[in-house]
This record gives sequence, C-alpha cells and structure tokens, in this order.
Amino acid sequence: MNSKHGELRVLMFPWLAHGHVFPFLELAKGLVKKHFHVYLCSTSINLDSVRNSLNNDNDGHIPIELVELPLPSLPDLPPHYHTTKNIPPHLMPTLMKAFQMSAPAFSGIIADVKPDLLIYDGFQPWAARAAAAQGIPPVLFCTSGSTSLAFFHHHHTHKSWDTFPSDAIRLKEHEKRAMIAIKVENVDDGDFIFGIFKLSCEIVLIKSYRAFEGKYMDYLSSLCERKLVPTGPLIAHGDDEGVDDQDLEMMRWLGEREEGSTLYISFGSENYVSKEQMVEIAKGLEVSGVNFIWVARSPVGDDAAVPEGRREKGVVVRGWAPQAAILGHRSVGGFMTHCGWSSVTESVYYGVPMVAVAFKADQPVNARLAVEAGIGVEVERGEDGGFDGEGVARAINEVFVEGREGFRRRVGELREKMKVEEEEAMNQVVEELSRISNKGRRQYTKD
Ligand SMILES: O=c1ccn([C@@H]2O[C@H](COP(=O)(O)OP(=O)(O)O[C@H]3O[C@H](CO)[C@@H](O)[C@H](O)[C@H]3O)[C@@H](O)[C@H]2O)c(=O)[nH]1
Repeated sequence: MNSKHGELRVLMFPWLAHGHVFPFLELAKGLVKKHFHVYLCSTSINLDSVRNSLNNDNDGHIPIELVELPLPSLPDLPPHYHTTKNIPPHLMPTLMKAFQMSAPAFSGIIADVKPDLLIYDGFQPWAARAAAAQGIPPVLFCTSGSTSLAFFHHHHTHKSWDTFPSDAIRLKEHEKRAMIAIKVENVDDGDFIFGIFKLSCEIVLIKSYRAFEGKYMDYLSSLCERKLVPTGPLIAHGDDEGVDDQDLEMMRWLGEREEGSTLYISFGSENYVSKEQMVEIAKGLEVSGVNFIWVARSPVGDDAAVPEGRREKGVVVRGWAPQAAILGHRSVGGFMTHCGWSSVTESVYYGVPMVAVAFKADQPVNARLAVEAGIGVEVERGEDGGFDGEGVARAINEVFVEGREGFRRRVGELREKMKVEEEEAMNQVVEELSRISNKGRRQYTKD
C-alpha cells in the first residue's frame, strides 16, 4: 500500500458472527484500497478465519492489522466458541455476556491504536461510548438490511408490527411471537437495538443498495435521524475455508448438471433446521425432482435425517460450503435460504431466485422483501411456523418451473442495478468517513 498524506486510521469492530465479521472485512479491504490504514479487532478464532481469507484473496496480500480482543474465560465457553459460527444455540447468551465483559479491554485497545474513527457494530453500544469518551468519532456499520432495521425501528417507536408503512412487509403471528429480543444482562433493549443509531456520529454505514431497498432506507433514515450511507453488497469472494476434496467433487458434480437445474440449500452460519424440518425438506426435494446441493450442518451432529442423496440428483455437504462459488455457478437455478442478509445479497449478486424459509430476527422481513421484489417465493407455513414437504415442493416448482422466466429476469435486472451502485458506493463511503473523521479538515488524497 502506498501510504498517502491524509491517510485515515480506522479501527473496525464487528460483532462475533461470521455474517458480521466478513462484511466488516470486505469494507476494510475497500478502505485499504482507498489508502485508509485499517485495524480489525475480534477474537482469536474469528481472526484465524480472517487471516485465511486474506491469504486466499485474489488481490494478494492486503495490509489490514488484526487486533485480538481477549474474552474473559467463562465456564462452558472455550475459545473455539468465541464466535457464533457453529456455537450451540444455548451458549449464545454466555458469548454475549463474555463479549460485554471485554469492554474494558476494548477501551485499552482504543487507547493503544488511537484511531481517527471507530466503525462499530450494533451489538456493542458500549464500544461506541468507549470511543466517544476518548474523543474518537464512532460510526455504526449495519450488516443487516435497511428494510428489517426500519421495520424494527418502527416497532420500537410506534409499538406496533402492523402499521409499518408497507403492506408487503408484515409479520405472521408465529413470527411476532418469536420476535423477542435477546435479553442480555445490563443491556436495555432500546439501547441495544435502537440507541446504537443515536450513538453514531452523523452518519450510519449500511450494507445495502438503493435499487433494492431505497424507500426503506429513506424511512430508516427519517426514524434514526442519521444520514444512511450504503456500502453496496460487500460480497466476500475469498470467504471459503479453503477448498477441500469434498468441494472439488461437488463442483465437478455441479459442472455436469444442466444450466439452472440445481437448488442450493443452506441456512447460514448460525441457524439450524430441526430433524423434522430436514425430513420435510427431503420430501419436497423428492416430489419436485430437482437437483440439489444441501449444506446440512448441525451443532450436535443430529443430521441423520438428511438423505445421502441419490448420486445423480443431489449432494449433501456436511460442513462449510463455498457458497459464493456455488451461487455463481451456471448450473444453480434457485437458493433455498433462511434469508440472512448476506445470503439474500449474494443471491441477487449472482442472479439466483430464492425459495425462502425464514426463521428468526431479520429473516422474515428479508423474505417479504424478496417476495415484494419478485425475486423469490416463501415456503408456506402453518400457524406455528411449521412446513411440510408438499409446501416445499410447491415453492421449488414455482421458482424452477411455473415462474422460472419471470424470476430469472427480475433478479437479473436487480443484479445489474446493484453492480452499477456498487461501483460508486465505496467512493461515497470514503468521502463521508473522511469528512467526519478527526482529520476531516485535511484534504483527502483520492486515487
Ligand atoms: O456453508 C456456508 C454457510 C454460509 N456461508 C457464508 O456465510 C454467510 C452467511 O451470512 P447470512 O446469510 O447473513 O447468514 P447468518 O450467518 O445466519 O447471519 C446472521 O447475521 C445476518 C446479518 O446480520 C442476519 O441477517 C442473519 O439473520 C443472522 O443469522 C454468507 O456470506 C455465506 O456465503 C458460506 O460461505 N458457507
């Protein structure tokens, strides 16, 4: 990197989830290319994944300084659970607690690094306060979409799920029941989810783009009284854990399938379907007859319900799949997803329509957004959120057969608009960060 006069020193601090660390890392890479000096702070296990990604990056070595956050040792929380990836769900509150307890250590890191800016995540309002206390402007970076954040913000302000100003975005009763914020000791919900915007200095960065979410972005901006600066999709190209023999075999298999014939099934880095749900998905695959690649991970190894896959019809991946490479493959024609925001973004980026099975948090809202945009369908759900094989087969059929051309055309159009916005987004992010940083008055040296 050519260090230039006016180089800004930015400390980036994501929540300990894969779906947060990697968008932060992609943003970090973009900033380094614009001659920022970037420090990325996380736990040792997350930094190991980041190091792998940096080593595998097509652009060669990227000089991001990795700073380790020491978590206090708590019973049940060995260092390999200092990340949400593969953590048993019952240990999530313990991880949140340990993370909060690391606040004093993080203050020490700020004092050592002395950055011009902190880019922090919504899970740690305490980090923004620690930066402000040391005179460092904190900037919130949201790795979730504008629509879900606007939806939750609206609920917080108006105490209603049903008055959100878009009929397309409504929660079902079972989803409302499930929308109970994670309770963490010493954290007020208002502070945890919404106060974070007010702690952010003038602007909020958001992993989004206007073509998909423009109207919801504007509404969120009005609710949180901050200027929203979209970063674009931030697709993590080097986000694979190294290609192994299983991956090579699967990609070879995929290469022998017809164009657009295969359904990719994955539910993100921290969500698991139950054994019963696996059985229903398997039935749906059987009825629809579609080719499939199914990433079936379980924290307790309870994935016996997953069919081994008839050799010529499907491949079951037990572990981590190279999602970007799969979605970018010409043989893939649909993505059965939980609608985590990165998965939705990648689906659009690679022009693949979605079969949505949302579970929690922002996912139901993201699923409604995909349906509103005409780039996905949702699997029908019962009163309790359950689904059956027939419903799964119907949804697959709609994407692969009945609505095939329309879905592919619309997601293709959105993809083109996203790419146009992507090119401009990083320039705008750089302008805004330069403006509000402690060195804001210095002339920023552009490429
Ligand atoms: O086998 C796998 C599984 C996942 N991924 C990648 O992991 C990321 C998963 O991100 P996302 O789709 O956002 O899902 P989660 O990991 O479940 O994300 C959490 O964080 C998101 C962003 O805040 C929220 O939208 C979700 O609800 C929340 O579960 C994506 O980049 C995938 O490409 C792989 O590469 N291989």
